[in-house]
Amino acid sequence: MTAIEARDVSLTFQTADGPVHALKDVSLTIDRGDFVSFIGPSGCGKTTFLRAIAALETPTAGTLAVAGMTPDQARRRRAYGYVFQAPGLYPWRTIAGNVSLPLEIMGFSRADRMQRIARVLDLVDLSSFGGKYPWQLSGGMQQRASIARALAFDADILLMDEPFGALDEIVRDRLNEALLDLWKKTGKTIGFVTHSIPEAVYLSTRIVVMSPRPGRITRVIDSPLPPERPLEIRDTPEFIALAQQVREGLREGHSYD
Ligand SMILES: Nc1ncnc2c1ncn2[C@@H]1O[C@H](COP(=O)(O)OP(=O)(O)OP(=O)(O)O)[C@@H](O)[C@H]1O
Repeated sequence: MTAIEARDVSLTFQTADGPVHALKDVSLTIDRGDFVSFIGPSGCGKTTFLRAIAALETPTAGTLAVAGMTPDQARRRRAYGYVFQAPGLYPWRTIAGNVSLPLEIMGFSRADRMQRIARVLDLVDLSSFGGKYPWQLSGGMQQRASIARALAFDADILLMDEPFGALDEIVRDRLNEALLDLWKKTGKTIGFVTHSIPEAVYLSTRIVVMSPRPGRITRVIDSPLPPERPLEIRDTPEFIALAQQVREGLREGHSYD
């Protein structure tokens, strides 16, 4: 079953300095349950592609289907959760209150909200922090809370734009493990933007390598790694070979510059 389908998607921004071809003829099929990472140098269109899937940008050409709908329909039906680079939690609401917000907007009953909040806070290991305010939590915990907020209404698709980019490596390792665990438990389809080769290789079932000017896909690499991935997998020959393939893909893209 297909979760996301992009066919010849192009997106050009008109700017004062002329057109910027953020995406050019991007075609990609993401199956349900896939964990797909987008990697590439700054400006290759990773964020633009994710935003187009989420109906936050409109392609200039081509078609996009999200859960069998147009991105706009998928947005209105809340077919995906979106996690931004910064946690973006409201400081005047508790963690539970922040997670509750989309549910309130969507009109869930109080009892249903309470149940969902408890479930997702448990999934991201923040059960005892629901009553705290964002500023009482570390950066990593805040990012976990923002993931809980995106999971609260239980969409099948989770779109994540470099959610761990601002965190130190130790915290990032822990969150990568937690995210992989969550993905296995929930079976969600995940689209994940990153700059980090090890992060992409560790997390993904497929790695999409992109390159800039114009933004396009240069390689799609299927991971041969098993779903069980202790952090030590990063020292195995299979992991290192896969990272090498991604690095080559990135280099290939650059040769067009
Ligand atoms: N709203 C906008 N208006 C004009 N140009 C834009 C806009 N958004 C993005 N761009 C341009 O489109 C190109 C792709 O940007 P995008 O943010 O998608 O890249 P990216 O791969 O996510 O980069 P990064 O890794 O730095 O976040 C860049 O050249 C960027 O300057």
